Amino acid sequence: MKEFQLWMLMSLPEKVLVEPGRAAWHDIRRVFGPSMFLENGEVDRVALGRLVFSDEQKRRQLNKITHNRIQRLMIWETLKLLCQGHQFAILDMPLLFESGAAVDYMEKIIVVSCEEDIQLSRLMERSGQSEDECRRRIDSQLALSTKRQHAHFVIENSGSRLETAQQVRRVLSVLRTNRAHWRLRGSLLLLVIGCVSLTLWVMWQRSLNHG
Ligand SMILES: CC(C)(COP(=O)(O)OP(=O)(O)OC[C@H]1O[C@@H](n2cnc3c(N)ncnc32)[C@H](O)[C@@H]1O)[C@@H](O)C(=O)NCCC(=O)NCCS
Ligand SMILES: Nc1ncnc2c1ncn2[C@@H]1O[C@H](COP(=O)(O)OP(=O)(O)OP(=O)(O)O)[C@@H](O)[C@H]1O
Repeated sequence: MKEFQLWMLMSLPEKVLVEPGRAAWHDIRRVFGPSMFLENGEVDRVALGRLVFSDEQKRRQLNKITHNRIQRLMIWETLKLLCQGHQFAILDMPLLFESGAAVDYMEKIIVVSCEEDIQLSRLMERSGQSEDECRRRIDSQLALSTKRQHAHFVIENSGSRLETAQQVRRVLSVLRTNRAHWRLRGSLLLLVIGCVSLTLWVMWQRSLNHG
């Protein structure tokens, strides 16, 4: 779905975070050991995935290392998009509900959903992993039926890609009528004016004292 790439910039942060040399990379190496790394220094996602989706304690440790960093990076990336003049950004956050804190800051929540057996078979096909492993990964997240209840929009993706694309287009056309970004821009402007005024006031006071 190349035509939607502009709005889907945000699925990248987690991959960026675990790049060799990053703070999260060092923490993962310290906590999980060198056996979770490939020869080229990258995180072995298959091995780490196997480990964390079969051991809840380990998954919590990984979440502790990554989640706050992912959220900080997403806030930063979103602000950058706002400054570049974009009306909205769509953040790809599979664990939005599970990690909790970010939910209240979302203007709208879109859940892409499909029937459970389709979800399982697509995951098995994509990952090449066994049914058991895929079930464990799915079970480590909230059920789609629960997520759907908390969504402003549900995109039903059990059918063809074309049908999904049509729904995405409909959601985008509704989002384009949303004016919430002006509120955010207004708050940012006030913040900048406040900072500049404070700096000028401090400089003025200093010059009076020195004079
Ligand atoms: C566990 C890792 C190594 C697995 O890598 P892999 O390439 O196999 O999967 P990928 O990153 O593409 O994620 C695929 C899906 O797995 C599920 N998933 C990933 N991490 C988690 C997690 N910590 N808890 C529950 N489900 C998860 C999500 O549905 C996600 O969309 C990787 O996902 C990772 O580093 N996760 C920690 C960061 C994180 O929590 N990411 C989730 C996005 S906020
Ligand atoms: N409508 C569709 N028809 C056929 N295959 C699809 C459809 N939608 C998704 N898929 C396939 O299902 C797999 C999972 O899709 P995708 O990676 O987009 O989902 P996701 O929710 O982002 O997954 P995850 O959160 O696990 O990364 C991919 O292999 C993708 O090609």
